[in-house]
Amino acid sequence: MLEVKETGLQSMLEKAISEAKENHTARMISMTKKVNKTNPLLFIEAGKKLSVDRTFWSSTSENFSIAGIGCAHEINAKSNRMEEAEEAWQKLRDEAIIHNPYKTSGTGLVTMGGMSFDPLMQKTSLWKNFSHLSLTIPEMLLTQSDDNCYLTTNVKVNADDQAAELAQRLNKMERMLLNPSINLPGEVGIEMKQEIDPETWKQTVTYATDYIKQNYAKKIVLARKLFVKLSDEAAVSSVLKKLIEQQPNSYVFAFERNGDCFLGASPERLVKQENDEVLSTCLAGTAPRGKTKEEDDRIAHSLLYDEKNRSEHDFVVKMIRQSMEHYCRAVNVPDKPVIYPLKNLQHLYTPVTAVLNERYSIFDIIERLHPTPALGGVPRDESLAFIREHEQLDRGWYGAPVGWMDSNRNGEFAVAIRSGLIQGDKASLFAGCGIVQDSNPDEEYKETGIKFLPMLSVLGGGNHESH
Ligand SMILES: C=C(O[C@@H]1C=C(C(=O)O)C=C[C@H]1O)C(=O)O
Ligand SMILES: [Mg+2]
Repeated sequence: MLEVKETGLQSMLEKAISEAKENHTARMISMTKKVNKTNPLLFIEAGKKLSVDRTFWSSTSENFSIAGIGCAHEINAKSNRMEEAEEAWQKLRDEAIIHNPYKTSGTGLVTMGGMSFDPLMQKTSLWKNFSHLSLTIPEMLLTQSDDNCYLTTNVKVNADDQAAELAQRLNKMERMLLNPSINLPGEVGIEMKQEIDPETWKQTVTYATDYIKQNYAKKIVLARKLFVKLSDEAAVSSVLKKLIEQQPNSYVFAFERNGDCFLGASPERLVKQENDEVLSTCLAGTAPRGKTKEEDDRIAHSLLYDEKNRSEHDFVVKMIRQSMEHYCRAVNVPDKPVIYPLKNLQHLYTPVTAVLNERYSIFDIIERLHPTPALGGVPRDESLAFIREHEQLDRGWYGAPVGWMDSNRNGEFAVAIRSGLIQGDKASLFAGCGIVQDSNPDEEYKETGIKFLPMLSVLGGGNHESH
């Protein structure tokens, strides 16, 4: 990568155009500057006028967010998707001309995106706009980290581009996106909800427990879908605002593809990288929140000592530990979980810290970890085969890694749960649960019901149970 000191957009464009002419190839330029504090959701809303794809990521516990508008470049990969994506990202990074005087994570050349849960599953029309792996480099990127905001402009320059024209277009876009005189649109409501027939779904849970009792697998995660008809088109910016307000300790994300938007608030970190330090999270085992402090404590205490939930959790811990040891040193995993409280439910949680060995990357870790037994099962291949055969669902990007990375070895990916695909005035919400030997179909059905609540409540149906 070529780090440059110049700050003028037009002069950087001129330089890139003349290089593109010399080498007969397009050049990516990336330029970052500090801007006044700006509300990232207004930035997202302002981007709607441009009718381009928007992307959003926020870590609500860290006061950190990245909002992206448009696409300067897209990395798409199919069969060997992580390897292909890493190669494409490295090439792009190596050849880019970058001006970023800041060391802040998530500024500069950043790519954001996700992938499907299972690349071997045939896509249905529901997910037609989402490829098996898609990482984009947004054209305009607003990074907000504590009290600072940074704007990065990314643009791929061709030999026949005109620097002055391009600079004018980008400056105009920047002014429009940073214009604070717009409001977030109002709320929508839920008109109708429809789920996969509960009895059929519970029957699948019984198949899974039978399969486990016969020793073909130890844990299988089964999901279900709730279809929701909204009273109006949902505004992505307003839905994100509510998710941020209502779901602390979560990653709030949104990825638009051709008008469809996959968004959610996931509590589950897959991996975070800061230089060579990596973090992962084991999150599995679920109980509702109590209505009073006493009831809440009592539920938390029984969750911590509940054998069935502990076994769901321990499969995840064991697998993540082994996977991290493959690429990292100093892997540290506490020997017992703690409670991770969320608005609508609480989980068993074990954090994992490690140091990444030199020659590996966040791509290697994602590839090895996904799907963990929090979303797939144990053993991985047997549980995935069961899911493919029996789950009446196209998971699409649900349950898969979504996140971002920058060109300085920083990045974070979450497991896309507590999420839904919004298509105009329709939404498909997804929720799953870990089935182990002593799972009870009615209880698992209820557990998935609570997992719909974070999304239901931001779409205007939060006070009702999901049936
Ligand atoms: C599959 C989901 O969540 C996963 C399953 C859990 C469980 O069964 O206890 C808990 C957290 C996640 O690992 C989901 O929310 O859709
Ligand atoms: Mg569970």
